[in-house]
This record gives sequence, C-alpha cells and structure tokens, in this order.
Amino acid sequence: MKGSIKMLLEQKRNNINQINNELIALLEKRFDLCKDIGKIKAQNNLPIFDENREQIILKQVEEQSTNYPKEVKNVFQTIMQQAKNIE
Ligand SMILES: O=C(O)C(=O)C[C@]1(C(=O)O)C=C[C@@H](O)C=C1
Repeated sequence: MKGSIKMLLEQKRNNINQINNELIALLEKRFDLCKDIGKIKAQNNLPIFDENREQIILKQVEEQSTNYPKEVKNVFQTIMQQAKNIE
C-alpha cells in the first residue's frame, strides 16, 4: 500500500478510536442510569419494558439523524435491548 494511503487510513482509524472511547464513556453513563431505573421499577413492581417510551426514543433519534436515520434507529434498538438485559 502507498505510504500516503497508509497515513490517511491511520488518521481516520485514530479518529474512530477516539469516537469509540467517547461512545463507551457515554454508554457506561447510559447503562448506569438504566440500572437505576431498573431498581426503581423493581421496587415498585413496574415492568422493565416500556414500549411507549421506546417508540418515542426511536422516533426522536430517527428524526434527529441527518444522514443515517435507519442505521441510528437500529443502533438505539440494540442499545435499549442491552439496557433491558442490564435492568
Ligand atoms: O425509560 C425507561 O423506562 C427505561 O427502562 C430505559 C429504556 C432505555 O434504554 O431508554 C430501557 C427499557 C425500556 O423499555 C425503555 C427505555
């Protein structure tokens, strides 16, 4: 591979690594909050799954995304599935 292409790839991958770090930090915070919500729900005999809340979030994130609405929506579906596993 040409040296300049290698450098360009490396630069882009460094940017991705930085974003991965930020995403992980935010996911940790989000899952912590979901764990708190899970405790509150357990103490009050409320179900973990709240379909109405999930639909609101999915609609919001889809509308908020400029270039990748379907992909962003799918990511949030996965995040909320994992949140329910944690709760
Ligand atoms: O808001 C809640 O009630 C949550 O439990 C959090 C959360 C989420 O990840 O945003 C997870 C599960 C519910 O089905 C809805 C939303």
